[in-house]
Amino acid sequence: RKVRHYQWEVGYVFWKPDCQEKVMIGINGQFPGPTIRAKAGDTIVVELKNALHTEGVVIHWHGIRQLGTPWADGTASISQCPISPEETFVYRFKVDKPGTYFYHGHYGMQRAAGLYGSLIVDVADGEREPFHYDGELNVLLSDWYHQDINTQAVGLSSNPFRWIGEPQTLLINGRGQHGCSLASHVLEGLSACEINSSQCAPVTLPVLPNRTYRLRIASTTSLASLNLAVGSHKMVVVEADGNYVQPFEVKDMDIYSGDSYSVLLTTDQDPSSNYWLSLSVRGREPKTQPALAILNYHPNSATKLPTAKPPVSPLWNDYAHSKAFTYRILALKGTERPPASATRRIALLNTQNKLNGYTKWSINNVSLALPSTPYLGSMKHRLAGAFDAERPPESFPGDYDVMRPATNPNTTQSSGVYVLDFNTTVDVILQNANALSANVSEIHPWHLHGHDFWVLGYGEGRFTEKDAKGFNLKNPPLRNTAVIFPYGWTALRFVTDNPGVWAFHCHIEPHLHMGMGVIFAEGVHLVSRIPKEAIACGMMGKKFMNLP
Ligand SMILES: O=C1O[C@H]([C@@H](O)CO)C(O)=C1O
Repeated sequence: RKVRHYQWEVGYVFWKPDCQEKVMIGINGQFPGPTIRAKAGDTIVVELKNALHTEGVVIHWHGIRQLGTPWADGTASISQCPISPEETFVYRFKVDKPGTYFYHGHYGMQRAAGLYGSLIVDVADGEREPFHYDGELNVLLSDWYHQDINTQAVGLSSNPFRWIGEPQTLLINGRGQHGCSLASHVLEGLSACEINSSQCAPVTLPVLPNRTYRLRIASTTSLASLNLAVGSHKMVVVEADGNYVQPFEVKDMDIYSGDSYSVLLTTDQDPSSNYWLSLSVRGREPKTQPALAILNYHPNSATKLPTAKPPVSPLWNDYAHSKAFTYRILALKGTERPPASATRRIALLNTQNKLNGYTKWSINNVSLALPSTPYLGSMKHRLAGAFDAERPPESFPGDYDVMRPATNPNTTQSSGVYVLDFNTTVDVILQNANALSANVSEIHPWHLHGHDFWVLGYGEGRFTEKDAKGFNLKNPPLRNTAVIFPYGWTALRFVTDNPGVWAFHCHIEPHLHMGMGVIFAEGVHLVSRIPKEAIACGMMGKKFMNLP
């Protein structure tokens, strides 16, 4: 059991992720940030210095439950105060469970500026993974906009609303190519890429023939849902969000923002050739070129381009294909099962709305507005008035028609919190609906902090009591991110066993910015010794100033 120390400086850097130079947020001068690699049971210590000149920063360790360290979850306004420029905050937390994770900014839209990297936890010494592999390849996925995040954020919070549109480029390990294709020799109508910067050089994944590789895949996209395929190769899915799943074979797979997976790929194809790894957009009309990387069979040159066309991805709106993949994700035998029943069920209706002319997303007609005083501090110290006292609604009107735009699109805004009794079982029904325009319902990947949840089921249309009878209590997968399909519902169960205040939100960056999230608080009175520097701002800052 080691303590692993990192000293990081977060700052703006000039970078060319897709060959066009822009300003991005980097760590220690690099993008993506450094990979954290540890063993289960280790303690990670990141001394984070904020070198952004005029804005705060925090980093969230996505998929790490922060058992006993809720102040290290890295969520501005929720678990801590933003770290001021020139200040250093020390994140210290345990990585208790092996798996594929990542980290990213969780203040404003900083993730979309490039503030992210991989976090990989190996099994503890003496332990073994429940599958075999000879080597590993890391595949961190993201999307990239040429417009800077401040302009994006201002557009989203303006009236008239300015939507960010589709990303310019998909990135693999922080690299992509814009306005050209690596496969122009086999695809018509696309110009060849002239790569003049190593920062946008094609990603090559070196492999030996007749071996099995573990691809560690994670998506930190701002908006895009993705489909990944490797030409001529099949993949066996073995891990999702740091939990083992019953292995199943696929030709291609969907990856939503906030998801992570491990897949096993066997290099059993003709070794005289290299192969494409292809990444394309789904769930939204694709206006972004697929990203390509090269699976490089030894001893071929890494620059030898595959002679085959890149694998063709399913149609962007082939939801049957997406659902078929998602429904196959089930827990590996021996995974902890959920409690047989829940003591509370919260039904959360996701709608797109208007608030005084501004475009928002709401949950049970409440659009999330974060307070200036982090909840963790104000709730622990019972500070009245730091956020809206009224509890958000437990459910939504029984006659709400999820298939049509709301008859009244007007919404409300609140910083209200769902307070959950400690050590109880809670069910959450995520209910999707029609957005503001007719015949539009979008995909939303929901991510829970501080927990894994069991995904008990998915369904079409409005959730009814009958649907609860069909919940999968036998082998539901444990995850921290779950998707709701257009016009559908998704049912989750978790146990409130981790004292803290936890965000639960759509992982699409602009949607969270527009209010698509809720706050769960559980056992906050049991949280002890919150480091002062985590919560000494807003009303808590004033309270500390008055202390003797
Ligand atoms: O939140 C969103 O806003 C736009 C559109 O609904 C309005 O322009 C879009 O596609 C979203 O996902």
